[in-house]
Amino acid sequence: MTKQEILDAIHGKMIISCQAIPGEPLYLEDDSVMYLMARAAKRAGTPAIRTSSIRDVAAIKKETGLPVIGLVKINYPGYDSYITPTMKEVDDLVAVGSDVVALDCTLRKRGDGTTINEFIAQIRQKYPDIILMADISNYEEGINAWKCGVDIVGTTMSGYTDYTSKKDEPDYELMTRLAADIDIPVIGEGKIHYPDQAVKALQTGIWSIVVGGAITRPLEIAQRFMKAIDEGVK
Ligand SMILES: CC(=O)N[C@H](C=O)[C@@H](O)[C@H](O)[C@H](O)COP(=O)(O)O
Repeated sequence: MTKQEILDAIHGKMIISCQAIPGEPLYLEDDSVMYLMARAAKRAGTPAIRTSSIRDVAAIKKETGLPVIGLVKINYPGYDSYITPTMKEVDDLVAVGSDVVALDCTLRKRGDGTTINEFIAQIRQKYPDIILMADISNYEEGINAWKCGVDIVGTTMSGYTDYTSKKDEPDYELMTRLAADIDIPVIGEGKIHYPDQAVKALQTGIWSIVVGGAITRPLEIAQRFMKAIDEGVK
């Protein structure tokens, strides 16, 4: 699919994130079940899947035929960012055919001493035509990524940097401001736990949303029930 076809397909819709990393109940060392989550997501009507790891990008593309937003979560010494932090992960995602490459575009420390602006420029030089999604945590980072020439800005990291507020709900204000001020698609992502929040997020004027754990992380879903019951029965 072309960039425009992918953007048109996700417009006004919910992308479902299917992810499990080591330590999570659905993570298997030698195999992956995320393609089954993606099967369910496709049946529900999602136009695209977001996933982490090379093996899951490959398996989910094969299973669903849907466009995939791929990322690789990896921790390197000296890097605060862990979503596609270096060119190695970009190379691997391009090689496996990830339709969109998502990367951390916060302004935090990068272990190789480059700024995020330099890293984006290096990616653009090597792969002029790939579709880049910038995962940012605040307005300044969203504007910066847009000016650096990414294709999509996502609010993914809001609440996950030590300078953003840790509320357990979507960052509607960030979505509203970015949607108003930049002329590329903004994806609202992070802490959309309930259908009414998904609707409210889309009403901020953003292009699309990503919902992950509320659909594809059974431990998170079960804990939400447990907490509500504990608090309600007190
Ligand atoms: C902060 C971070 O590492 N976020 C990751 C990014 O891909 C995923 O773990 C999230 O599940 C995804 O952003 C969707 O968010 P939520 O699961 O809240 O719907």
